[in-house]
Amino acid sequence: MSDTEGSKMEVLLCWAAHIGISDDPSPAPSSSIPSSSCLGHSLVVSHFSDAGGRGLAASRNLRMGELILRVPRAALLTKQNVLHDEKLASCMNKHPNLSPSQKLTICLLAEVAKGRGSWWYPYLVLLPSSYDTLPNFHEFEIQALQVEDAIWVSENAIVKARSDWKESLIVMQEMMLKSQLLSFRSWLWASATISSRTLFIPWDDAGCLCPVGDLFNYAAPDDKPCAEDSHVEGNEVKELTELADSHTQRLTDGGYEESSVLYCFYAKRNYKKGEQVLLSYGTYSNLDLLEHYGFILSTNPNDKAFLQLVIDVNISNTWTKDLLYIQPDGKPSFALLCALRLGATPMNLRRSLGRLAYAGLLLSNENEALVMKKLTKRCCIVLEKFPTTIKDDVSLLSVIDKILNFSTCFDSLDLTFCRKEFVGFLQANGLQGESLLDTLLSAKALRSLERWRLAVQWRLCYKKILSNCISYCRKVMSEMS
Ligand SMILES: C[S@@+](CC[C@H](N)C(=O)[O-])C[C@H]1O[C@@H](n2cnc3c(N)ncnc32)[C@H](O)[C@@H]1O
Repeated sequence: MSDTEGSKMEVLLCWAAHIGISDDPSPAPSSSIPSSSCLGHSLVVSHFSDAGGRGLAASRNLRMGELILRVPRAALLTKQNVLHDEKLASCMNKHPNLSPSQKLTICLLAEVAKGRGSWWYPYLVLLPSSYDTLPNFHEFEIQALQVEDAIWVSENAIVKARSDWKESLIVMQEMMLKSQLLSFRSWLWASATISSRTLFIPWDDAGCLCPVGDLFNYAAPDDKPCAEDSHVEGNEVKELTELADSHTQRLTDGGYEESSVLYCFYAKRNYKKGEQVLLSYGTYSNLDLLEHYGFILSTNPNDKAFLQLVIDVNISNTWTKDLLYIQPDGKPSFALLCALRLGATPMNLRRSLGRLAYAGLLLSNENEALVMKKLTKRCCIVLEKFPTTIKDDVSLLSVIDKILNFSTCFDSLDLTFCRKEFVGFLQANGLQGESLLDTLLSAKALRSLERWRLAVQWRLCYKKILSNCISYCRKVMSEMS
């Protein structure tokens, strides 16, 4: 964190303490004089270069189920709280047809427009200045995703952002926001803030922005929280189990609690002092994470690879498309396996074998072999059609990392395997030739490089799933022979 960001953070934490945000697990404040920071009892702001950058670390050993942060309802930046401003409310109320997230995006821009006059000013100045969510991707970065479905999702995200902005302009003009805040660029920033930082609240589908609570970085939800945590010993296991039971196995690690009018956050597992405390925002594939949050997880148990397969529509229509995918370990999803098994069954036997197939059972060794061969063939064809291989993508990521970390002289980079794509990057960023890389890249080009990196990282995960699927199918076939 730079010195300026550090001092802004001190101001935010002090402001937060004064308005009742606290990481003190005891219910009553320990003193009537508000502390100079809302953190320090359970959490501390820290930096995690490999998992989200700025985030929250445990300031002591934390136990699963412990209350670690509470934020009063009044501190939340919600549409309702912003529209206490009657002038803003009267403009907004004239346009009831806008979606909840359009309304919250407008509210955020209206607060930003107030500058120091905004009650949330200490919070607003610490919001990221740019985002890498899909609507912020440019054409070159979108094409770098290589997978048709992902390119389609990205293009749609941009079209949607633009139409949301156009529909919202009239309200923002009536609110007389500065012209800079009326631009599509500002809209993209504000809507990415909403998409990547809001938390669920029961009274508004758009959710809320939660000062300090939105500093938690993400971990994919895990079915088995921490019964087997290695640093738990002896009686602690029993105590922790009781504690977990008392919190009735929360499905989320944070939520708004009407009884106390507080947004409360709980430790999802045990944390050692200094460890990053993470929050499960939800169950997301890497494409979802990229679209809404601007990052991906290299190991994501909820990732999915969708593959275009020819399956009789009468069979595939039994399931919605989003159920027909390959899991990160290469196994087809339950629905995809059922559909493929039935698809490989002669028409006259489908009715009689249907029950077995829908129960997820193997129909016959011959049938299973047909399914595995079909899947393997399709994965091989798709992998071969990509302009780059898994190995190329791994090397490209390492080249991009070297450039991002300025840890190498560009002349020494071996670009033979990705020259065409590299030239595409230079052209997309108005750079004339590779020699230009010898000078420092502009901030704009560096941001494009970050997004290109994300696209390559995403397609690599996709290809690895297909490659795992080939290995899975071969294993099944060899076990049957
Ligand atoms: C709610 S904010 C979390 C705090 C954020 N790091 C900050 O500096 O304000 C969510 C954003 O943090 C980043 N992030 C969260 N979890 C991450 C993770 N596991 N890996 C990489 N980036 C992550 C993403 O940019 C995401 O959009």
